Amino acid sequence: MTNLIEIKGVTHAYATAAGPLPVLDDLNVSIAEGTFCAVVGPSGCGKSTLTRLIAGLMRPDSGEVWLHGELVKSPRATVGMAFQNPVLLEWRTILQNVILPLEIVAPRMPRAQKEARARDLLALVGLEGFEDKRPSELSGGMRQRASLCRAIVHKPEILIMDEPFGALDAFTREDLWQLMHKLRAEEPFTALLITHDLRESVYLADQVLVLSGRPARAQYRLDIPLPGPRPLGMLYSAQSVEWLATLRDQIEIAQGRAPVRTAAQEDAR
Ligand SMILES: Nc1ncnc2c1ncn2[C@@H]1O[C@H](COP(=O)(O)OP(=O)(O)OP(=O)(O)O)[C@@H](O)[C@H]1O
Repeated sequence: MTNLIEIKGVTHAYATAAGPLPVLDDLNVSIAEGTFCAVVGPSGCGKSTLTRLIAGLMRPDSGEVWLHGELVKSPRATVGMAFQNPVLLEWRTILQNVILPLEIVAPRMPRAQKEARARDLLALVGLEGFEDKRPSELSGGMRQRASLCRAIVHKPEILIMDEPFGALDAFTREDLWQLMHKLRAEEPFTALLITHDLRESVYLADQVLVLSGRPARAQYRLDIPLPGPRPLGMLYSAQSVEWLATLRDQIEIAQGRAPVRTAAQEDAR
């Protein structure tokens, strides 16, 4: 498998009134084409900064980001993005919102073809019949479904999601997790998911990257070698519990603390 994303020695600091704030430190990450990679780490360690660098919205102070063998130097229209806040445009219908990336990436595509593609995706995520509604007429979960359609309508080379399910209630979130597997089965894509939810990372990802505390480095990588759509019940298997404990320990280590299991053993003594 070829590597779709290559992050090579990326170091970045923000200029702040108090001086430079180092955020990423010699970060090296490779993500193979077709992989669903989840990125977890302590709050404020630089996860969103990483997404901005991959999308070409920022250039790193040093190091390089490569996408499909091309050095990323400017914003790339071929990246699909979804955020915690779906940011749908209220003056457009749901269908018009989903079509938006096609208007930018494929302006010559006939209107009917754009609409057919958007309608197919909306049907796939259970939003058939809502094409002509305005965003404010939909629930938060429905808006996020529409936002995911918009993020993949132009078949992006990578789908970047920054805590897309963070604002949803637990059950809606689990529905959308299952939807992600369905979308992936129908429309294979490479994905980078930023999340604070370790269960979400284990349920969705093929590999989970743990970033260290700021300035972030790649601290740990967990591979989850399970094929295809996964039943929600997999989260209760002994293997998943072990994966979750491993990730939780890594988050503690990233914050300079003892792994939770070590701390629990000490408490029991
Ligand atoms: N434009 C900016 N200018 C200055 N500092 C910034 C800027 N953007 C982010 N930061 C700071 O850089 C650090 C990393 O921010 P970033 O949003 O990448 O972290 P994160 O891991 O995504 O955070 P969280 O987990 O809380 O969402 C934070 O301390 C943040 O305050």
